[in-house]
Amino acid sequence: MIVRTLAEAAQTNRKIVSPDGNWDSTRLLLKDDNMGFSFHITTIFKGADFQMHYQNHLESVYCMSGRGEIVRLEDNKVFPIEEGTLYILDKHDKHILRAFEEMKLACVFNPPLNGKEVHNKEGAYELVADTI
Ligand SMILES: CC(=O)NCC[C@H](N)C(=O)O
Repeated sequence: MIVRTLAEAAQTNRKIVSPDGNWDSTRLLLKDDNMGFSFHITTIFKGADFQMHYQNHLESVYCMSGRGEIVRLEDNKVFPIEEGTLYILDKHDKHILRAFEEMKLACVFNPPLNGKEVHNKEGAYELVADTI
């Protein structure tokens, strides 16, 4: 069994602050925990408006607080996000995420992240060889 707290993990290198200023994320569960997925608590800062495209990962995102929207770029459909909303990128959907208020999100990635990833220019994470 593994037990961790967000408060403790956020004091370690599990917390990543995105260089683009849009988000930070504490990766509570990572590839080297051998669970087959990773689990993160992510803050999207108020006013963030950015594109992502996880070509190499599937992601589910549950909104715990805050308010924003997601645009599915395949058809430009807009979905509001508020407390209680889950969005699931089951088709590696290219999307824009906007935060009208700071949003706290719980995110699951498959395959799991190794912990160091930040978005490339496509808004994706590379699949990298194990380094940790
Ligand atoms: C919702 C989303 O994907 N935000 C970007 C950060 C990501 N959740 C991460 O933890 O790396």
